[in-house]
Amino acid sequence: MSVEQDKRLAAEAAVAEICDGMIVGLGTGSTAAFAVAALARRITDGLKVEAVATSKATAQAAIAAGIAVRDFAEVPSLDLAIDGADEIDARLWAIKGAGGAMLREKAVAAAAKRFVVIADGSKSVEAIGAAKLPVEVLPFALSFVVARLEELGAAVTVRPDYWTDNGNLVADCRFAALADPHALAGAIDAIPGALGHGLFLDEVDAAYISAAGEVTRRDRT
Ligand SMILES: O=C(CO)[C@H](O)[C@H](O)COP(=O)(O)O
Repeated sequence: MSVEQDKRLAAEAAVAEICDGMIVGLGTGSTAAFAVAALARRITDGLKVEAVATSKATAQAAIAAGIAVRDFAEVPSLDLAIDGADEIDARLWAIKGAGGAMLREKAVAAAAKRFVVIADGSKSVEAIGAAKLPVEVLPFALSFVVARLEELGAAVTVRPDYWTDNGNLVADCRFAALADPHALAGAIDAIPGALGHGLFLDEVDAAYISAAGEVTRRDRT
């Protein structure tokens, strides 16, 4: 069983939660792409839903697959959102944003009554923190924000030649250890010009993780 097959199985398990009439948030990345494909198949079979996309790439893929995509600016709440992650642990704390969509992803996750992460087994970790933590940065404030992130203990790399769908930069942060992720999230949230980050600590309601072809569901307790 390949990693790609595990991504597909996790995505299909989450897409099975979708019911007629729902508005569904669609994540970004290679695992989320399997959810888009699985949802498109269910729509072909008669499911009636609308979607909101967390990136231009996902919107394009969803529309091409025949999914009705609404502008999130006009949608105050969603029934369910499904997205990938770079790391997820047993507490359902996750790091997201390797694909650079974490700001939109967090807004869509927050708007959803239920937020479900889908991942292959390689993303499942004992404790989050080994993955780089991406921070979306207002270009105007780049030097200031990078200096503040360094004060918080990060080794920072600004993604070269990369802009988010919102026209901003991404600072990838490596921390020696994430001793207190909630405190770190609060400290980054408090930096003017740091517009969003990939720490998802309270958002995830459940995760479907597929390893060697076996899908496990983790629920927030
Ligand atoms: O947060 C994300 C994009 O901003 C992705 O969901 C995350 O990077 C996982 O991507 P993939 O499924 O391709 O490994």
